[in-house]
Amino acid sequence: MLRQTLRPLFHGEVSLCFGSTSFSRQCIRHFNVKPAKESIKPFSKQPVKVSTKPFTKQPTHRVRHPLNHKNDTTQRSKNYKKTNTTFQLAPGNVFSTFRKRASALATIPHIRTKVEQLGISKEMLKPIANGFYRDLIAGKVEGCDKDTLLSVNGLAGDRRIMDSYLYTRFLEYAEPHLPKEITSKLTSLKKITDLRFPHEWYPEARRMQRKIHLHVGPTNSGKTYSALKRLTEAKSGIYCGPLRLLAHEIFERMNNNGIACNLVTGEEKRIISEDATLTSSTVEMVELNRDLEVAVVDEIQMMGDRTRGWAWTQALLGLRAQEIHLCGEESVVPLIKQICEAIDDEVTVHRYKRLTPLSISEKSLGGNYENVKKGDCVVTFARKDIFEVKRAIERETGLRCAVVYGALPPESRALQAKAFNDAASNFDVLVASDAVGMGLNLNIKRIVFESVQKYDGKSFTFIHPPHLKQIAGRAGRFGTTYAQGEVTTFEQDDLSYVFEAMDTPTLFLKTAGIHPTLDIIEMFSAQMPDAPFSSVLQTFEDMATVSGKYFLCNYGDSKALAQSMDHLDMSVRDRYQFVSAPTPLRDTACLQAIIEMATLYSENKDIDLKKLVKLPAAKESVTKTKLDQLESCHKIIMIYKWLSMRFPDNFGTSAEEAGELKEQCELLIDEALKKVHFRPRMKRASYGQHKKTKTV
Ligand SMILES: Nc1ncnc2c1ncn2[C@@H]1O[C@H](COP(=O)(O)OP(=O)(O)OP(=O)(O)O)[C@@H](O)[C@H]1O
Repeated sequence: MLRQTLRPLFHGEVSLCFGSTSFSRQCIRHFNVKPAKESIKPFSKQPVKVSTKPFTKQPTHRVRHPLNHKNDTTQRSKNYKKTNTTFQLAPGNVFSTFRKRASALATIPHIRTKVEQLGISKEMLKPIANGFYRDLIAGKVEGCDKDTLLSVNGLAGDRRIMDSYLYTRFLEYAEPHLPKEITSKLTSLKKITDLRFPHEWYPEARRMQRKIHLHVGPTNSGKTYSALKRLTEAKSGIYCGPLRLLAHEIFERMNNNGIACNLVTGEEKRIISEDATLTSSTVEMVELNRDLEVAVVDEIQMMGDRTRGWAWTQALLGLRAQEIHLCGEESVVPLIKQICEAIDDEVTVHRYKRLTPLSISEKSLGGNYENVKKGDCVVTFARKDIFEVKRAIERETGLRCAVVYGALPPESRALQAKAFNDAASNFDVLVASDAVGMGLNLNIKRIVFESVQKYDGKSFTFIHPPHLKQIAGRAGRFGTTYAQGEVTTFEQDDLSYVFEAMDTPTLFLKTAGIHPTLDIIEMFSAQMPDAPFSSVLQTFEDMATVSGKYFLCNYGDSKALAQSMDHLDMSVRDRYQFVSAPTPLRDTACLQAIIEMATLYSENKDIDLKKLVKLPAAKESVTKTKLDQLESCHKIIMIYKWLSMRFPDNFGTSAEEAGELKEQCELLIDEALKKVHFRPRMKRASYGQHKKTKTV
């Protein structure tokens, strides 16, 4: 039963393939968990006034998207058995909603706009849309019969996905009814958006007979170690990692071992020597125009990532290396084999076993922070909870906590990790978000899941088993203080989920992400000269055809960013760079900063980092708001550095000055983390009180 309820959450892969009937069955997988009542957690042992009323729905998480201004209010549930229901329409409703959307097709504003941008006028649209609806009801439109619609993943949950699917089917239907100039335009757009053969984008790599070594195994099994060992022996080579932090680590490790290694990340280039044998880079910056002896691509399973997957696929298909060592999870083996078979590259799979034992404890912390011990890493998935948990642990146990979370700059994360690892420091416990799962070597004895749910931007969903395994695997890392690791949960209720997830068989990745190249986007855009760039990206997504092994990475944030820059005067090439900059759109300060940078650039003015970033002065007591500001400042500095690598003429602040400001900001963040004065958001009752209230 439990396995059955969890099954929908276990699929990691996403496919977005519109525009071709044969691929119409593959769409975005879209899973939600229904909002449920909030649980009250034991942050305090002191008496807290508890209402005797039954629980009422209370928003715990309100996210305001800076661009679409949609509020999303969702709650977290502690009881996954009750709430692990996917948000889907009943089959009958899917079909009737779909029919309703089809009947109103000619009046849906965003569809009308898109159609007009292709040259189909309102007058032309109406009769064709009417015919489309009539034939759809009669079951004559390909891909729109009831059985097909019900089998398309994602159509049951999201109206935008339905519209997108409908729009693509409509264009196919409309073609014979359109004037010749529009059909020939559609034909050329379709040609450009035909992404079915991404391996053909790299002819130089195809001319080589490459050997692919696939190193797979659980975390802490030594797979990266083996691949890197081979890299150190190579006369020329590259390391491609998922994080700036990892690229830096390999860069330093190689140079410390006397092997000249350059560093290339999106934000910086450190050329130790033009003759350096090795390069350490982030995977998006992979070098594809040089012949190499060895390439190492880390965390290859990220080729299934919805937004960044394309970078791993590009590295796999495009690297001109005699030997490519891919490190990752067992889940990628069949897909890599299929892709490599198609391009005639030889694959050897090397399997690894965990180097140290890892056990799941039968006992949780019983909802009591007093049971936290030195060497524990308490994992909570919401950043807002991190400081609450830290405070509760410090108060209940007297132990000191370091913190690691995604919004912290990698440099600050590394400093916190260092403090936690250092036996001489007075940090005993680590409180972390899932950012702890990758890139840090930590002396963790036990992983404690404070929660097993994560907010995904829409609702709270249960952590996917592979993700949970990766985090759990951080305990008892080989070569650290603790020779064996342990995993448990804060609440007893969550423990069974951990057992289930750790026991989940490998879920194989079915598709790898791809992205069109900038040249393809430029060509496509030239066909739609009057359309704003955000619409160009949307139409591209709507029309793209990919083959069964691939999916089109999602342009979500880029489209939103493009929309806020549509009014600026810039070439497509420049625009594409601006919308590709790593900008966290939820951070309003970052969003404002990049729009300001783009505006100044479009006016051909100089862009001065010191005018964009004003670091707050260090103070005795630091509020969480101040910490947020510092984190935003750091992100803006990184966006600036990223753009200045691409537009050195307009981004006048030198790399050294930007680097100094970045370091100052990191120091302030480090200080702030020590002093942060945190006021709890709301009173929480103890676990016992929570249970008592439930029975009233
Ligand atoms: N043969 C070895 N000799 C010495 N140290 C090793 C050996 N194999 C692995 N290690 C060390 O063990 C730790 C884990 O190895 P590694 O990072 O290669 O594991 P992994 O399987 O890639 O894990 P993850 O996916 O978690 O990064 C590293 O600190 C690594 O240096």
